[in-house]
Amino acid sequence: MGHLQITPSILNADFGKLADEVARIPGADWIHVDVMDNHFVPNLTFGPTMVEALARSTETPLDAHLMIDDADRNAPAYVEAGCGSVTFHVEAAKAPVRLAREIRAAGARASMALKPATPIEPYEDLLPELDMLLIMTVEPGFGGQRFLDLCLPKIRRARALMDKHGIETWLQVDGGVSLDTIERCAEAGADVFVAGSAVFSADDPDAMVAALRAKAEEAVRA
Ligand SMILES: O=C(CO)[C@@H](O)[C@H](O)COP(=O)(O)O
Ligand SMILES: [Fe+2]
Repeated sequence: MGHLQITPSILNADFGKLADEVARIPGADWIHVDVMDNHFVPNLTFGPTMVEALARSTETPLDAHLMIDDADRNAPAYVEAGCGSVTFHVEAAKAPVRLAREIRAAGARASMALKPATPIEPYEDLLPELDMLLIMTVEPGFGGQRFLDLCLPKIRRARALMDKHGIETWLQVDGGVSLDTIERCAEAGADVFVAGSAVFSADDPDAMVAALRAKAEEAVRA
């Protein structure tokens, strides 16, 4: 496993001053941008034009999490918009291998997400095509939801499959990650942690990023 990374989600930040919000978390490894289309999930956020403006406003790379239908057609626009990593949902992709290759060829890290009820096993052979696998630990759509412990065995199984294939694919968790839950995720084998409300509801968001990182590192060392 590489070093542990913290990628705060701006879903719970103030959308009226996103550039300022992102400037409050210089310790973040990535900025996680949740793109929602009101079809794949019952919530609507922003599209490539806004993501492109955000990418121009910060030195921190953007980690796009696309919760949108027809990922095959829509995902490449987020590489164009300047995202360093683009995650599509396997439930929304018709040809995930072709799409992952397209994202990589366009110059971004390719990542695939699984909803809580989507198993990892059918996708074992796809793992070498991916730079990162995202295992959702809430139903996608909203920030501030309760962490689903039932996803932990899937994180363990995914890590075991990556070890079996000897690949360096990052394993991201997203949803309900906080000081109370991050250790469980790290112990199970996650190495990239999305945290939205935990970071942006903190008085000092950058201190929370550091605290989350310390907890995860402690769990891995133990
Ligand atoms: O993708 C999503 C929700 O669909 C996440 O990125 C959330 O925005 C994370 O927020 P918290 O659960 O950490 O509050
Ligand atoms: Fe997300």
